Amino acid sequence: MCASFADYPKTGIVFKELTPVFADGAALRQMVDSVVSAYAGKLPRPVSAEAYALEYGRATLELHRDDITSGTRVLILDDVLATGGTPGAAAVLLERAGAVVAGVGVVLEIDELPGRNNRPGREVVSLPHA
Ligand SMILES: O=P(O)(O)OC[C@H]1O[C@H](OP(=O)(O)OP(=O)(O)O)[C@H](O)[C@@H]1O
Ligand SMILES: Nc1ncnc2[nH]cnc12
Repeated sequence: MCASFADYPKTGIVFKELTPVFADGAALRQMVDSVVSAYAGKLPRPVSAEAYALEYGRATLELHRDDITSGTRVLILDDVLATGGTPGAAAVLLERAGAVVAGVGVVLEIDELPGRNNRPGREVVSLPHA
């Protein structure tokens, strides 16, 4: 899906460029797809569910049982990483469905909470820390 430019910026380099994917809604959707619902009871087809603890209570994530093709590599993205309960539950659901969780990416990581350590061995990438 990405564009390739031979010999850019130097001879012998094949430069891979993703901006055409970002400009094409259908192509972007194939790469970035939101399949896990945070709102229990909202998905219409049979689901797999995982309850988890948040800093301020409990919640449940749901995933359509047939949304994941076994072996699909998935990157879990969220806005905030706090206790790690949300990406942990997402990972449980995805792995139960046969996905391979490549890692977790968040915009903001709250350093005084143990989210990063919640699932040892999983790569976590964050932008700013608070
Ligand atoms: O690392 P954790 O302890 O799981 O916390 C992080 C989650 O908490 C917030 O969502 P929340 O469930 O409060 O609801 P929201 O999606 O409506 O923001 C936030 O958007 C993350 O998804
Ligand atoms: N302190 C916090 N701020 C934002 N989102 C959160 N999710 C869980 N704890 C949070």
